[in-house]
Amino acid sequence: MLNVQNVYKSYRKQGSLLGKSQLQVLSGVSFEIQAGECVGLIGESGSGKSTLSRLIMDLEKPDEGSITYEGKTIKAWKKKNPGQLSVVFQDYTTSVNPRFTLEKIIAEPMLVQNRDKNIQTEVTQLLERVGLSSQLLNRYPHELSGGQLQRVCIARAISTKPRFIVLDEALSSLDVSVQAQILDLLKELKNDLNLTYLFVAHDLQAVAYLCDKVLFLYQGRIEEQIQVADLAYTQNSYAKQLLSSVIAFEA
Ligand SMILES: Nc1ncnc2c1ncn2[C@@H]1O[C@H](COP(=O)(O)OP(=O)(O)OP(=O)(O)O)[C@@H](O)[C@H]1O
Repeated sequence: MLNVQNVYKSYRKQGSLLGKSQLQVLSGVSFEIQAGECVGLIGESGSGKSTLSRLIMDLEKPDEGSITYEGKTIKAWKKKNPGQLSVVFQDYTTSVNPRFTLEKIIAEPMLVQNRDKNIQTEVTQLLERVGLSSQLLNRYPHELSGGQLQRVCIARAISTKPRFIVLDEALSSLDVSVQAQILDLLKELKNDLNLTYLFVAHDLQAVAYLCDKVLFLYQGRIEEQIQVADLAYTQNSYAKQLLSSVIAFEA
């Protein structure tokens, strides 16, 4: 479904004279995600994860290389498949309008798609789908817990009936117990709605729980791509280091 081929991205270094000094963030990144697959993208802070997800969402352009969905450029694919690419961000508080009720937050993408039939019924069903009561429809974001608000963001992300969702550190700001609940919700939605996920995360345990495959991004390069089932056999030192820290923590 998604094909990332030899992608390079750099930014101008802050304070550099005339923009001549570049920070190379991504260097020859290539991978594929098949329809229905869940792929985890893991890497330390500054390794380029958010940059890569912005490129995949078409929020920025690569310097070199190509990103295609089903063989089409992102722009052409989105035009042909409106609403089918969605994103859930880490920062659920700033990704919703604080002056909108939940009903309006969830309805907004559907209104953009000109779906005006029974929107209230659809919003109620979406709220229930993510495990929230329809009694919350008229609440405002500040009247919800972090976990509830991230569920609202997930409801909004699935409201346009997407096929591909980028989960950009979607669990990172939540308490561990709430993270587990949201992981279960994401797993359930993936199976029920036949979704494809790119799950950007710091947490190898969460990736191992949700994903089929893991990409290890290290200093802008994919160091290793491995099936979750084969994680224990990885030869890659960065992957081994992450794995041993999880095992040490569990022991
Ligand atoms: N718009 C930008 N302009 C200049 N530098 C940038 C820009 N966006 C990102 N960078 C730099 O690119 C590098 C990679 O950043 P990125 O946010 O992609 O990393 P990340 O792996 O997502 O990190 P984190 O896990 O902390 O969110 C960092 O050094 C960052 O400072």
